[in-house]
Amino acid sequence: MEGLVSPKTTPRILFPTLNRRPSKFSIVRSVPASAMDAHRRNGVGFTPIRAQKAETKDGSATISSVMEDAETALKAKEWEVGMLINEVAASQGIKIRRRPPTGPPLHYVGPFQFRIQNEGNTPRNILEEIVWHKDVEVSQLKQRRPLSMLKKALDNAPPSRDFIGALMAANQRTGLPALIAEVKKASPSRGILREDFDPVEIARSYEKGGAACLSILTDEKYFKCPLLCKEFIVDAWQIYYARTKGADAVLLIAAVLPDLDIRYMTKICKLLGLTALVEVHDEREMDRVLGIEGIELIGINNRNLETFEVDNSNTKKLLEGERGEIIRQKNIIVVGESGLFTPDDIAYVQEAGVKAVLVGESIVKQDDPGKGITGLFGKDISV
Ligand SMILES: O=C(O)c1ccccc1NCC(=O)[C@H](O)[C@H](O)COP(=O)(O)O
Repeated sequence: MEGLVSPKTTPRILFPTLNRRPSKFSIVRSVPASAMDAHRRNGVGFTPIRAQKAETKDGSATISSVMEDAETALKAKEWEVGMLINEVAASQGIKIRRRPPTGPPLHYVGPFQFRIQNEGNTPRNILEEIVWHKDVEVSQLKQRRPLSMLKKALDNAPPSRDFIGALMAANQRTGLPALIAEVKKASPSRGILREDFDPVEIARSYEKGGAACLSILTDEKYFKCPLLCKEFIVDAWQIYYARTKGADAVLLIAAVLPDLDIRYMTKICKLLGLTALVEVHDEREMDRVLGIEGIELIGINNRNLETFEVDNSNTKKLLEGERGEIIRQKNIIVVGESGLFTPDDIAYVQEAGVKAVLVGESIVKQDDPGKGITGLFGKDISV
Protein backbone atom coordinates (compact mmCIF):
# COMPACT_ATOMS: atom_id res chain seq x y z
CA MET A 1 0.00 0.00 0.00
CA GLU A 2 1.25 3.49 -0.80
CA GLY A 3 2.86 5.20 2.14
CA LEU A 4 3.76 2.09 4.07
CA VAL A 5 7.25 1.70 5.31
CA SER A 6 10.03 -0.38 3.96
CA PRO A 7 12.69 0.55 6.50
CA LYS A 8 15.63 -1.16 4.85
CA THR A 9 15.25 0.79 1.64
CA THR A 10 13.47 4.13 1.73
CA PRO A 11 11.59 4.79 4.95
CA ARG A 12 8.20 6.29 4.26
CA ILE A 13 6.19 7.77 7.05
CA LEU A 14 2.46 8.07 7.53
CA PHE A 15 0.70 10.13 10.14
CA PRO A 16 -0.87 7.74 12.63
CA THR A 17 -4.33 9.20 12.06
CA LEU A 18 -4.03 8.54 8.36
CA ASN A 19 -3.19 4.93 8.87
CA ARG A 20 -5.98 4.06 11.22
CA ARG A 21 -8.65 3.86 8.55
CA PRO A 22 -6.79 3.46 5.30
CA SER A 23 -9.87 2.29 3.44
CA LYS A 24 -11.54 5.70 3.73
CA PHE A 25 -8.66 7.63 2.33
CA SER A 26 -6.86 7.85 -0.90
CA ILE A 27 -3.31 8.87 -0.25
CA VAL A 28 -1.72 11.65 -2.25
CA ARG A 29 1.74 13.12 -1.99
CA SER A 30 1.93 16.71 -0.89
CA VAL A 31 4.75 18.59 0.74
CA PRO A 32 6.18 22.08 0.45
CA ALA A 33 9.28 22.11 -1.74
CA SER A 34 11.26 23.88 1.00
CA ALA A 35 10.54 21.17 3.55
CA MET A 36 11.33 18.49 0.99
CA ASP A 37 14.68 20.12 0.26
CA ALA A 38 15.48 20.29 3.96
CA HIS A 39 14.85 16.58 4.31
CA ARG A 40 16.99 15.80 1.31
CA ARG A 41 19.74 17.91 2.83
CA ASN A 42 19.35 15.95 6.06
CA GLY A 43 19.78 12.79 4.04
CA VAL A 44 16.38 11.48 5.10
CA GLY A 45 14.61 9.58 2.36
CA PHE A 46 10.89 9.72 2.95
CA THR A 47 7.61 10.32 1.27
CA PRO A 48 5.34 12.68 3.15
CA ILE A 49 1.70 12.21 2.42
CA ARG A 50 -1.66 13.78 2.95
CA ALA A 51 -5.11 12.20 2.83
CA GLN A 52 -8.05 13.22 0.72
CA LYS A 53 -11.63 12.79 1.83
CA ALA A 54 -13.39 9.79 0.35
CA GLU A 55 -16.91 10.25 -0.98
CA THR A 56 -19.86 7.91 -0.50
CA LYS A 57 -21.57 6.32 -3.52
CA ASP A 58 -23.99 9.21 -3.95
CA GLY A 59 -21.07 11.60 -3.98
CA SER A 60 -21.56 13.11 -0.48
CA ALA A 61 -18.92 12.86 2.22
CA THR A 62 -19.85 11.23 5.54
CA ILE A 63 -19.70 13.35 8.71
CA SER A 64 -16.95 11.20 10.14
CA SER A 65 -14.93 11.45 6.97
CA VAL A 66 -15.30 15.23 7.04
CA MET A 67 -14.10 15.29 10.65
CA GLU A 68 -11.22 13.01 9.81
CA ASP A 69 -10.42 15.25 6.90
CA ALA A 70 -10.26 18.27 9.23
CA GLU A 71 -8.15 16.36 11.72
CA THR A 72 -5.87 15.20 8.95
CA ALA A 73 -5.55 18.72 7.55
CA LEU A 74 -4.69 20.03 11.00
CA LYS A 75 -2.09 17.31 11.50
CA ALA A 76 -0.63 18.05 8.08
CA LYS A 77 -0.49 21.76 8.90
CA GLU A 78 1.14 21.08 12.26
CA TRP A 79 3.65 18.83 10.57
CA GLU A 80 4.45 21.46 7.94
CA VAL A 81 4.87 24.14 10.61
CA GLY A 82 7.13 21.79 12.60
CA MET A 83 9.27 21.24 9.52
CA LEU A 84 9.50 24.96 8.84
CA ILE A 85 10.55 25.57 12.45
CA ASN A 86 13.31 22.98 12.02
CA GLU A 87 14.48 24.76 8.87
CA VAL A 88 14.45 28.22 10.43
CA ALA A 89 16.25 26.89 13.51
CA ALA A 90 18.90 25.14 11.41
CA SER A 91 19.53 28.37 9.50
CA GLN A 92 20.37 30.00 12.87
CA GLY A 93 22.82 27.26 13.79
CA ILE A 94 20.38 25.52 16.16
CA LYS A 95 21.18 21.82 16.07
CA ILE A 96 18.14 20.74 18.09
CA ARG A 97 15.29 19.69 15.77
CA ARG A 98 12.03 20.84 17.34
CA ARG A 99 10.10 17.89 15.93
CA PRO A 100 11.09 14.52 14.47
CA PRO A 101 11.59 15.34 10.75
CA THR A 102 10.07 12.05 9.62
CA GLY A 103 7.19 12.06 12.08
CA PRO A 104 6.78 9.90 15.17
CA PRO A 105 8.18 6.36 15.16
CA LEU A 106 4.82 4.77 15.98
CA HIS A 107 2.55 3.81 13.08
CA TYR A 108 -0.83 2.18 12.76
CA VAL A 109 -2.31 -0.07 10.14
CA GLY A 110 -5.85 -1.07 11.02
CA PRO A 111 -5.67 -2.35 14.59
CA PHE A 112 -1.91 -2.87 14.43
CA GLN A 113 0.63 -0.56 15.91
CA PHE A 114 4.25 -0.77 14.91
CA ARG A 115 7.43 1.18 15.43
CA ILE A 116 9.83 2.20 12.74
CA GLN A 117 13.04 3.77 13.82
CA ASN A 118 15.12 5.89 11.51
CA GLU A 119 17.50 8.84 11.77
CA GLY A 120 14.63 11.28 11.34
CA ASN A 121 12.57 10.02 14.26
CA THR A 122 15.35 9.11 16.71
CA PRO A 123 16.53 11.95 18.98
CA ARG A 124 20.20 12.73 18.56
CA ASN A 125 20.75 13.72 22.19
CA ILE A 126 18.93 14.18 25.50
CA LEU A 127 17.95 17.79 24.84
CA GLU A 128 16.33 16.81 21.55
CA GLU A 129 14.56 13.93 23.30
CA ILE A 130 13.27 16.31 25.98
CA VAL A 131 12.05 18.83 23.43
CA TRP A 132 10.22 16.20 21.34
CA HIS A 133 8.58 14.85 24.44
CA LYS A 134 7.68 18.37 25.59
CA ASP A 135 6.07 19.17 22.26
CA VAL A 136 3.63 16.26 22.63
CA GLU A 137 3.06 16.93 26.34
CA VAL A 138 2.26 20.61 25.73
CA SER A 139 -0.14 19.90 22.87
CA GLN A 140 -2.06 17.53 25.17
CA LEU A 141 -2.09 20.05 28.03
CA LYS A 142 -3.29 22.77 25.66
CA GLN A 143 -6.33 20.69 24.77
CA ARG A 144 -7.26 20.39 28.43
CA ARG A 145 -6.58 24.04 29.27
CA PRO A 146 -6.88 26.24 26.20
CA LEU A 147 -5.22 29.64 26.18
CA SER A 148 -8.55 31.42 26.67
CA MET A 149 -8.96 29.52 29.97
CA LEU A 150 -5.44 30.43 31.10
CA LYS A 151 -6.02 34.09 30.28
CA LYS A 152 -9.01 34.12 32.63
CA ALA A 153 -6.96 32.37 35.34
CA LEU A 154 -4.30 35.10 35.15
CA ASP A 155 -6.59 37.35 37.18
CA ASN A 156 -6.32 34.95 40.12
CA ALA A 157 -2.53 34.59 39.96
CA PRO A 158 -0.51 36.27 42.72
CA PRO A 159 1.12 39.52 41.53
CA SER A 160 4.52 38.92 39.95
CA ARG A 161 7.59 39.85 41.97
CA ASP A 162 10.61 41.68 40.61
CA PHE A 163 13.04 38.86 39.81
CA ILE A 164 15.88 41.07 38.55
CA GLY A 165 15.31 43.53 41.40
CA ALA A 166 15.75 40.69 43.92
CA LEU A 167 19.01 39.61 42.25
CA MET A 168 20.43 43.12 42.19
CA ALA A 169 19.46 43.78 45.83
CA ALA A 170 21.17 40.56 46.98
CA ASN A 171 24.26 41.29 44.88
CA GLN A 172 24.57 44.76 46.39
CA ARG A 173 23.88 43.54 49.92
CA THR A 174 26.49 40.75 49.95
CA GLY A 175 29.01 41.90 47.33
CA LEU A 176 28.74 38.36 45.94
CA PRO A 177 26.77 36.96 43.01
CA ALA A 178 23.11 36.66 43.98
CA LEU A 179 21.99 33.05 44.33
CA ILE A 180 19.19 31.48 42.33
CA ALA A 181 18.89 28.24 44.26
CA GLU A 182 17.49 25.34 42.32
CA VAL A 183 14.95 22.89 43.71
CA LYS A 184 15.30 19.64 41.80
CA LYS A 185 15.04 16.02 42.66
CA ALA A 186 16.98 14.63 39.73
CA SER A 187 18.54 15.60 36.45
CA PRO A 188 19.27 13.75 33.22
CA SER A 189 23.02 14.05 33.72
CA ARG A 190 23.24 13.26 37.45
CA GLY A 191 20.25 11.00 38.04
CA ILE A 192 18.49 11.17 41.44
CA LEU A 193 20.10 13.89 43.55
CA ARG A 194 18.00 13.51 46.68
CA GLU A 195 15.78 10.63 47.74
CA ASP A 196 14.02 12.42 50.63
CA PHE A 197 12.72 15.16 48.41
CA ASP A 198 10.42 17.72 50.01
CA PRO A 199 10.46 20.71 47.62
CA VAL A 200 8.76 23.11 50.04
CA GLU A 201 11.13 22.27 52.88
CA ILE A 202 14.14 22.65 50.57
CA ALA A 203 12.83 25.99 49.29
CA ARG A 204 12.35 27.26 52.87
CA SER A 205 15.84 26.13 53.79
CA TYR A 206 17.27 27.96 50.74
CA GLU A 207 15.41 31.11 51.70
CA LYS A 208 16.79 30.91 55.23
CA GLY A 209 20.27 30.31 53.83
CA GLY A 210 20.17 33.58 51.85
CA ALA A 211 19.00 32.61 48.35
CA ALA A 212 17.73 35.63 46.38
CA CYS A 213 15.47 33.63 44.06
CA LEU A 214 14.42 30.04 43.56
CA SER A 215 14.54 27.97 40.41
CA ILE A 216 11.97 25.20 40.43
CA LEU A 217 12.44 22.40 37.95
CA THR A 218 8.98 21.50 36.80
CA ASP A 219 9.56 18.97 34.08
CA GLU A 220 8.07 15.83 35.62
CA LYS A 221 9.44 13.22 33.29
CA TYR A 222 13.05 14.30 33.46
CA PHE A 223 13.28 16.10 36.83
CA LYS A 224 10.53 14.39 38.88
CA CYS A 225 9.58 17.67 40.44
CA PRO A 226 5.87 18.43 40.87
CA LEU A 227 6.22 22.22 41.05
CA LEU A 228 6.38 24.89 38.36
CA CYS A 229 8.90 27.49 37.24
CA LYS A 230 11.95 26.32 35.23
CA GLU A 231 10.84 24.50 32.13
CA PHE A 232 11.75 23.54 28.59
CA ILE A 233 9.58 26.13 26.91
CA VAL A 234 8.64 25.32 23.33
CA ASP A 235 5.28 27.09 23.18
CA ALA A 236 4.05 30.47 24.45
CA TRP A 237 1.16 28.67 26.11
CA GLN A 238 3.63 27.42 28.74
CA ILE A 239 4.48 31.00 29.69
CA TYR A 240 0.84 31.80 30.42
CA TYR A 241 0.55 28.56 32.33
CA ALA A 242 3.64 29.37 34.42
CA ARG A 243 2.20 32.78 35.30
CA THR A 244 -1.15 31.31 36.35
CA LYS A 245 0.82 29.09 38.75
CA GLY A 246 2.62 32.06 40.27
CA ALA A 247 5.94 32.02 38.37
CA ASP A 248 7.88 35.28 38.32
CA ALA A 249 10.43 34.27 35.71
CA VAL A 250 10.75 31.65 32.99
CA LEU A 251 13.67 30.12 31.16
CA LEU A 252 14.05 30.51 27.39
CA ILE A 253 16.77 28.23 25.97
CA ALA A 254 18.51 29.64 22.89
CA ALA A 255 19.69 26.13 21.91
CA VAL A 256 16.03 25.25 21.38
CA LEU A 257 14.28 28.48 20.36
CA PRO A 258 14.88 30.41 17.14
CA ASP A 259 15.28 34.21 17.37
CA LEU A 260 11.71 34.92 16.39
CA ASP A 261 10.40 32.73 19.22
CA ILE A 262 12.71 34.42 21.72
CA ARG A 263 11.53 37.86 20.55
CA TYR A 264 7.87 36.86 20.71
CA MET A 265 8.15 35.03 24.03
CA THR A 266 10.11 37.86 25.64
CA LYS A 267 7.30 40.23 24.69
CA ILE A 268 4.72 37.89 26.20
CA CYS A 269 6.80 37.73 29.38
CA LYS A 270 6.82 41.53 29.60
CA LEU A 271 3.09 41.64 29.01
CA LEU A 272 2.53 39.19 31.88
CA GLY A 273 5.05 40.78 34.24
CA LEU A 274 7.46 37.84 33.99
CA THR A 275 11.24 38.04 33.70
CA ALA A 276 12.77 36.03 30.86
CA LEU A 277 16.06 34.35 31.70
CA VAL A 278 17.50 33.64 28.26
CA GLU A 279 20.02 30.82 28.41
CA VAL A 280 23.02 30.47 26.10
CA HIS A 281 25.90 28.05 25.98
CA ASP A 282 28.18 29.15 23.15
CA GLU A 283 29.34 32.24 21.26
CA ARG A 284 26.84 31.79 18.47
CA GLU A 285 23.90 31.65 20.87
CA MET A 286 25.24 34.62 22.81
CA ASP A 287 25.57 36.68 19.61
CA ARG A 288 22.03 35.80 18.55
CA VAL A 289 20.64 36.80 21.93
CA LEU A 290 22.65 40.03 22.09
CA GLY A 291 21.05 40.94 18.75
CA ILE A 292 17.56 40.79 20.28
CA GLU A 293 16.12 43.97 21.75
CA GLY A 294 14.80 44.02 25.30
CA ILE A 295 16.83 41.14 26.79
CA GLU A 296 17.59 41.97 30.43
CA LEU A 297 18.81 38.69 31.90
CA ILE A 298 21.13 36.18 30.23
CA GLY A 299 22.16 32.85 31.74
CA ILE A 300 25.41 31.27 30.60
CA ASN A 301 25.13 27.56 31.07
CA ASN A 302 28.46 25.89 31.75
CA ARG A 303 26.81 22.58 30.95
CA ASN A 304 26.50 21.53 27.34
CA LEU A 305 22.96 20.15 27.33
CA GLU A 306 23.71 17.87 24.39
CA THR A 307 26.81 16.18 25.84
CA PHE A 308 26.45 17.03 29.60
CA GLU A 309 30.05 18.25 29.64
CA VAL A 310 30.54 20.98 32.26
CA ASP A 311 33.22 23.63 31.89
CA ASN A 312 33.14 26.73 34.11
CA SER A 313 35.53 28.58 31.83
CA ASN A 314 32.61 28.81 29.42
CA THR A 315 31.21 31.72 31.46
CA LYS A 316 34.53 33.57 31.24
CA LYS A 317 34.92 32.88 27.53
CA LEU A 318 31.48 34.28 26.66
CA LEU A 319 31.99 37.43 28.72
CA GLU A 320 35.35 38.39 27.26
CA GLY A 321 36.04 41.18 24.76
CA GLU A 322 33.34 42.77 22.66
CA ARG A 323 30.54 40.58 24.03
CA GLY A 324 31.29 41.66 27.58
CA GLU A 325 31.35 45.26 26.40
CA ILE A 326 27.92 45.00 24.75
CA ILE A 327 26.51 43.33 27.87
CA ARG A 328 27.77 46.17 30.07
CA GLN A 329 26.48 48.82 27.66
CA LYS A 330 23.07 47.22 27.54
CA ASN A 331 23.03 46.78 31.31
CA ILE A 332 22.26 43.09 30.95
CA ILE A 333 22.55 41.00 34.12
CA VAL A 334 24.42 37.75 33.59
CA VAL A 335 23.78 34.57 35.56
CA GLY A 336 26.47 31.86 35.72
CA GLU A 337 24.74 28.47 35.58
CA SER A 338 25.71 24.89 36.45
CA GLY A 339 28.72 23.11 37.85
CA LEU A 340 29.36 25.52 40.75
CA PHE A 341 30.46 23.71 43.93
CA THR A 342 32.98 25.81 45.88
CA PRO A 343 33.75 29.40 46.95
CA ASP A 344 36.54 29.32 44.33
CA ASP A 345 34.00 28.47 41.62
CA ILE A 346 31.84 31.40 42.74
CA ALA A 347 34.84 33.76 42.82
CA TYR A 348 35.87 32.59 39.35
CA VAL A 349 32.53 33.36 37.69
CA GLN A 350 32.17 36.60 39.65
CA GLU A 351 35.56 37.68 38.35
CA ALA A 352 34.32 36.84 34.86
CA GLY A 353 31.46 39.34 35.32
CA VAL A 354 28.35 37.53 36.57
CA LYS A 355 26.03 39.23 39.03
CA ALA A 356 24.16 36.04 39.90
CA VAL A 357 24.60 32.29 39.89
CA LEU A 358 22.15 29.46 39.39
CA VAL A 359 23.09 26.46 41.48
CA GLY A 360 21.37 23.12 41.92
CA GLU A 361 23.31 19.96 42.62
CA SER A 362 25.90 21.22 45.08
CA ILE A 363 23.29 22.61 47.49
CA VAL A 364 20.25 20.40 46.94
CA LYS A 365 22.29 17.33 47.91
CA GLN A 366 23.20 18.68 51.36
CA ASP A 367 21.34 17.40 54.43
CA ASP A 368 20.57 21.02 55.23
CA PRO A 369 20.43 22.81 51.84
CA GLY A 370 20.43 26.24 53.53
CA LYS A 371 23.74 25.44 55.24
CA GLY A 372 24.94 24.11 51.89
CA ILE A 373 24.68 27.70 50.64
CA THR A 374 27.10 28.85 53.35
CA GLY A 375 29.52 26.14 52.24
CA LEU A 376 29.14 27.16 48.59
CA PHE A 377 29.93 30.83 49.23
CA GLY A 378 32.41 30.25 52.06
CA LYS A 379 30.34 32.51 54.31
CA ASP A 380 26.83 33.01 55.60
CA ILE A 381 25.05 35.10 52.98
CA SER A 382 21.73 35.18 54.80
CA VAL A 383 22.69 38.19 56.90
O1 LIG B 1 21.31 19.11 34.40
C1 LIG B 1 21.05 18.37 33.44
O2 LIG B 1 21.41 17.19 33.38
C2 LIG B 1 20.26 18.89 32.27
C3 LIG B 1 20.08 18.10 31.15
C4 LIG B 1 19.34 18.55 30.09
C5 LIG B 1 18.76 19.78 30.14
C6 LIG B 1 18.93 20.59 31.26
C7 LIG B 1 19.67 20.14 32.32
N1 LIG B 1 19.87 20.90 33.45
C8 LIG B 1 19.28 22.17 33.68
C9 LIG B 1 20.18 23.13 34.30
O3 LIG B 1 20.42 24.14 33.67
C10 LIG B 1 20.75 22.89 35.68
O4 LIG B 1 19.76 22.22 36.41
C11 LIG B 1 21.13 24.18 36.41
O5 LIG B 1 21.94 24.99 35.63
C12 LIG B 1 21.86 23.87 37.73
O6 LIG B 1 23.01 23.10 37.47
P1 LIG B 1 23.83 22.36 38.65
O7 LIG B 1 24.20 23.40 39.68
O8 LIG B 1 25.04 21.78 38.00
O9 LIG B 1 22.92 21.33 39.23
